[in-house]
Amino acid sequence: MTQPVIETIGLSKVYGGRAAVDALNLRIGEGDIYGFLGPNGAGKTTTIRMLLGLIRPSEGTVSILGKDLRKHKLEVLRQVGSLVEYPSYYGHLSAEDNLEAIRRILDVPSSRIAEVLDIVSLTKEARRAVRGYSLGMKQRLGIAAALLGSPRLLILDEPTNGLDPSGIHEIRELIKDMPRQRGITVLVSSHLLGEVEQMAGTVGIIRQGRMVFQDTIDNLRTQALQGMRLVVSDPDKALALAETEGWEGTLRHGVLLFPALTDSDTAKLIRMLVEWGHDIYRVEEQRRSLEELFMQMVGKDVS
Ligand SMILES: Nc1ncnc2c1ncn2[C@@H]1O[C@H](COP(=O)(O)OP(=O)(O)OP(=O)(O)O)[C@@H](O)[C@H]1O
Repeated sequence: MTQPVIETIGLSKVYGGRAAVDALNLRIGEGDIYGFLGPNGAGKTTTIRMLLGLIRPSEGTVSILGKDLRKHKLEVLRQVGSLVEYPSYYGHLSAEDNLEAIRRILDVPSSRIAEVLDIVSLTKEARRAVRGYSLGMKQRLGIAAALLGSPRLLILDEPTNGLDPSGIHEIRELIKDMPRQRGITVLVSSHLLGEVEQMAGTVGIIRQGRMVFQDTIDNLRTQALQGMRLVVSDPDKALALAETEGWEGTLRHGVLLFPALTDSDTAKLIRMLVEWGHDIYRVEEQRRSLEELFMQMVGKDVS
């Protein structure tokens, strides 16, 4: 893996003797969209606040773009755009004027305002007072503000919270374009796997402040694989044959069940059955839904 854009080692935050974040080793690669997941209270916002230097870790280190955050705070944070909880605006001012106020602080060229409004598709609404904006438009304006300083890393804390499905879709499409079109790495937190599943390349799942899974979304999908179901012409004989060849299977309601097999093992098993004269009617993967797997990882029952 190339140098990570974010790397934390043993990152912890203790409040009143209780660890809100507990020895977190977060690793986010360049150009990735990292879905940071966990139920309410798992410690996502606390982690993000530490990544942005808003609160001090009780223990551990944060390195962003190869630099220690504590030692190079200003230099590092100049390259990071963020949206944490609901952004606050001057409601009576337009989007343009709100962005102008931030632009002056960041000291970036005026032309940046039109650019970021275009990225978040708010050009047409740019002169309207922000108090008349929908929640989705406000969130997009928040992302525009986060982009003003041309960051290399964007950190978004639950940007789709409270949005309707079309608002969620808009934000998702916006985020998806960030690495591809603008070379920006994104960390996006959510308490719903379904919201980040379609855009994240990597997911980090936390539960009670601890990382319980951190890997690619493809590897998460592999974990959801439970086994293989085979419907064949003579299941009893087919199972007996498979067992003599060392496969461990079971028979339930006339369907053969095998544990999760690799592609080559699946091919071998089927070839053997066919060679022995069995007709194969169906080969199906048995999977838990990703949501089920996620709920299990974060310790919630699926009802
Ligand atoms: N300033 C604080 N003082 C004391 N406890 C805190 C403080 N901030 C957070 N906590 C506690 O730390 C834990 C993690 O909270 P955090 O807000 O980071 O979770 P989260 O995953 O972001 O959840 P949510 O989605 O609800 O924002 C919670 O138990 C919370 O009550």
